[in-house]
Amino acid sequence: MPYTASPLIPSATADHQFSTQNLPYGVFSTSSNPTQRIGVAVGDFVLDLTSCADLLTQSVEGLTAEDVTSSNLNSLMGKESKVWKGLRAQIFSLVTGSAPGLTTSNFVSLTAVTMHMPARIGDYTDFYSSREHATNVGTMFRGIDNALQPNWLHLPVGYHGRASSVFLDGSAVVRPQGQLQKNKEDPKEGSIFGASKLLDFELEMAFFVGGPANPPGTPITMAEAEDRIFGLVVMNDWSSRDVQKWEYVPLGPFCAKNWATSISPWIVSLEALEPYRAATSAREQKDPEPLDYIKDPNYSSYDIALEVTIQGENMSAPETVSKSNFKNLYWNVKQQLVHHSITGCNMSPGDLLGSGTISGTPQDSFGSMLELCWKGTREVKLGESGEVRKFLKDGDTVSMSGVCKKEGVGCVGFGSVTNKIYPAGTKLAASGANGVWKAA
Ligand SMILES: O=C(O)/C=C/C(=O)CC(=O)CC(=O)O
Ligand SMILES: [Ca+2]
Ligand SMILES: [Mg+2]
Repeated sequence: MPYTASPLIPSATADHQFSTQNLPYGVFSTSSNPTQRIGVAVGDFVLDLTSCADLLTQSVEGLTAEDVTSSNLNSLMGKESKVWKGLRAQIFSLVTGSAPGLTTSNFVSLTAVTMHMPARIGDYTDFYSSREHATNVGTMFRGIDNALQPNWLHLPVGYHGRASSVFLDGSAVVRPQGQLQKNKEDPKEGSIFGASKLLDFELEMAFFVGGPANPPGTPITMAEAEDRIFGLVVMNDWSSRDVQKWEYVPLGPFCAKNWATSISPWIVSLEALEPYRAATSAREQKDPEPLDYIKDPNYSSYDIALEVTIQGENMSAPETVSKSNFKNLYWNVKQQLVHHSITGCNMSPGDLLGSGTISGTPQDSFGSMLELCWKGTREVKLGESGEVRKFLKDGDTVSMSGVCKKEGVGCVGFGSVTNKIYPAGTKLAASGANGVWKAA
């Protein structure tokens, strides 16, 4: 099918990250109207769903005014997937002009919007689904012989994270302090208190759970999984490696990862990503075959190019430190969701499930500084800036972006998640309204 342009929004060309193939949801406000409301990005503009709520609810079965006029996406996320699909189809028709009713007054310029947290996140879980990342971290923490634990190829390993410290693109991030092992070589010497020195990013994506919650005791099946995934964002799972090293045995990450996780503001649906469905880098899961409940008969992922940049305070431009791809995950989003609920865990609309760090095989596709600097044994060059890093410095701005591009298909971009690191002890303003904290 040829690309369908928008007569109303000529900037929404096939190669714009917000082409008419994308239609991602976000929550925004403007200085002239500070009400937080739901929008859909189209080219250089945002379609204000509140401004056309009647048009939408009249034509989409099951859609209520609350779903499109709330200050977050939870109500819409909680609807059956056929309602989100109906809404996407109707927005596509309106934006591309095959259905009448919209004028340019329904849109605001992207440059005029302030983005807000897209949803109230009830629970946040983070997986560990890149075989390359798990092997690299395992080798560094436990040695090459114990790199991949015996369970890893049988289930998507994960841990329960902390929803209250999921922040948005643009938020300040303060270097954490905590307990650190006193002697690097000998844990028996105990700990000291201090600012984390081994501050790291983790290149991840995450998905928002959608659909009515399954009751406790009723797992989500593989056949149902795509109807319970509302859409994806790019995510940075900020990590303190020295805190992690001392605390993680035997229960896994705790304080090392409870202080900041940041996400990009636009949620991209699986329907937008469908033309980008691709084999995973692993191609198949044969050795071992997953148990039946977690076997995906359509085992695949999405071809999403991911990039991480760092800009130090004295640098004039950001420099790329990693290029990876969402295809690099061994366990896909369906398998993560199905496994999370197999015990009967009730998954609620607005829950956020992180993919785990997305590393590929080549060194320049590693998704964390821990791997890029191989626990401090090599320096990572920041382009031609003359600067090098092992772990992150105060004042560094870390940015992650994701984009899908293919000839003949509209581009699907995620925008980016960009955050600056402030020194330990920096006071942030009293309210991090909408997930964006600023230095006081
Ligand atoms: O103990 C380990 O092997 C490492 C655990 C993590 O770093 C947890 C994590 O955030 C996983 C990930 O992002 O892939
Ligand atoms: Ca992580
Ligand atoms: Mg985190």
